[in-house]
Amino acid sequence: MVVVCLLLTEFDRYERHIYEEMAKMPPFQRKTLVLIGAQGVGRRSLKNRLIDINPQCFGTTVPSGRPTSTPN
Ligand SMILES: Nc1ncnc2c1ncn2[C@@H]1O[C@H](COP(=O)(O)OP(=O)(O)OP(=O)(O)O)[C@@H](O)[C@H]1O
Repeated sequence: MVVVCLLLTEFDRYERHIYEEMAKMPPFQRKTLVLIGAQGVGRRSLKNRLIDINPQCFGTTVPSGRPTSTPN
């Protein structure tokens, strides 16, 4: 019983780090393109290239809770 209590205490200490709060979002108006690949394979370069050549068609996500970036 003591072991179980100790384990639960340890679990409680880390509980807030094992999940991320989710919220229901309205449907996206645009189609979503997901770029998947190993680290350093060139996802960011491809994403930036797509946005550069056709900004009307491609955009990127803005992390929630952070201020929007201003154009350079
Ligand atoms: N088509 C390509 N040919 C050669 N090198 C490339 C190509 N695309 C990207 N690179 C180079 O590969 C490196 C990693 O590119 P990039 O940062 O776009 O990859 P990433 O998958 O987004 O990486 P990370 O996972 O670190 O964010 C950069 O130095 C970039 O210049």
